[in-house]
Amino acid sequence: MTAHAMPYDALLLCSFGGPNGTDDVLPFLKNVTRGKGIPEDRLVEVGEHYHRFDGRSPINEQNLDLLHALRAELQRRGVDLPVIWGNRNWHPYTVDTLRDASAFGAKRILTLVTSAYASFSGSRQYREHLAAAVHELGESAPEIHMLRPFFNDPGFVHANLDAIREAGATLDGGLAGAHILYVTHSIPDTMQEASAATGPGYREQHEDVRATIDAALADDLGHALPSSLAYCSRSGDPRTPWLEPDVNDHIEELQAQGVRKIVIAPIGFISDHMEVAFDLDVEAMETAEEHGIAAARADTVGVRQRFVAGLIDMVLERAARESGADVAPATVGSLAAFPDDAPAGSCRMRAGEVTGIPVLAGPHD
Ligand SMILES: CC1=C(CCC(=O)O)c2cc3nc(cc4[nH]c(cc5[nH]c(cc1n2)c(C)c5CCC(=O)O)c(CCC(=O)O)c4C)C(CCC(=O)O)=C3C
Ligand SMILES: [Fe+2]
Repeated sequence: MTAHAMPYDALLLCSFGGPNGTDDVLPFLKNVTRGKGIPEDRLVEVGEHYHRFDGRSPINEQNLDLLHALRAELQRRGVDLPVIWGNRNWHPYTVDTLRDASAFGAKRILTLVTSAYASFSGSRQYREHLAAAVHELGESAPEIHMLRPFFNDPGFVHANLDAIREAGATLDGGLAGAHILYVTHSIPDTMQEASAATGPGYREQHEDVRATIDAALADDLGHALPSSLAYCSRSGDPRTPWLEPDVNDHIEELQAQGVRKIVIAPIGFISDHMEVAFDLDVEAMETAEEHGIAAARADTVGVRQRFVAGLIDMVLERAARESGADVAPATVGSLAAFPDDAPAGSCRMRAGEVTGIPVLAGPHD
């Protein structure tokens, strides 16, 4: 017998998008940075990161892999729910995907965005984007719901933990004596403050994941390993404060403290897209080498079975709640699950400033 994920007709995987070749790079970067005040020389620099890879971001293939893995997991469980894909900044654009879904009769769609942590960039901006798509489609637009941020989903955290264990095993002597360097995307301090307006902020969400993984590793080894959280990929005006320390500066500091072995754990990202492929695998690995530190980069969660299964658990759990069942969200760590619907007062870009741009109800920023 086939099961359904009532009341949903489809699951939309909604991501950032990335260029597929040289000619795409500039128009893609223009899409991303429209109205953001990012200096021209930063754009040229980031363009070069893409050109190093023939203008092709790995992100689109990674999203297709995830799309197929989500479909396979639903099929394995006998659940009939189409999975579709749309992006904010490059083809296939969300609005086109939603237009097609609507033409095929989809009335209510659950959206999974590919950012695990809640902030303006990872949550609110997707909600504005989805609201704009719904507005553009007018009468024919399906109703869109959003999944809560999944940073403290057991599948996501355990998949990161497994990846760190595996990376540790490649180091001489294993994890013993290593420092675990968790890394995520930096955001402006104002965005951090706004993320903390109605719940645990972006930094605190990462700190909770770090604490959960640290405790599991301490269990493995019989003693705790030192660890820290650092940030990569800052941009914007250099005078604007962003979350620190930068991963490269931090590696330098660790060397001064006598650290000789690290695992770089990119818990802020779900796949090896450009930030990971360039900012970590090229830059941070070079910094480590220059400072005589042995470094292993843990995999991003990608399509690990535990991660994909956790996402599908979340989808089915949400569908059950929407259908009136009393199902509690599953989490690990000390923070509660974020609410399915955004609490009042959370829709802010900067602390204390409401942008006035329409957003969909959903996980708060
Ligand atoms: C928190 C966060 C995530 C979430 C983590 C996640 O979802 O994984 C994320 C994801 C991504 N960011 C990406 C690319 C870019 N982000 C930029 C700019 C910015 N990101 C920011 C933050 C974040 N970004 C911020 C505060 C800015 C400044 C401008 C603004 O306020 O929005 C720029 C402009 C140039 C530059 O300034 O670097 C680019 C090209 C790609 C695609 C990579 C690929 O192509 O493989 C992905 C997945
Ligand atoms: Fe970004």
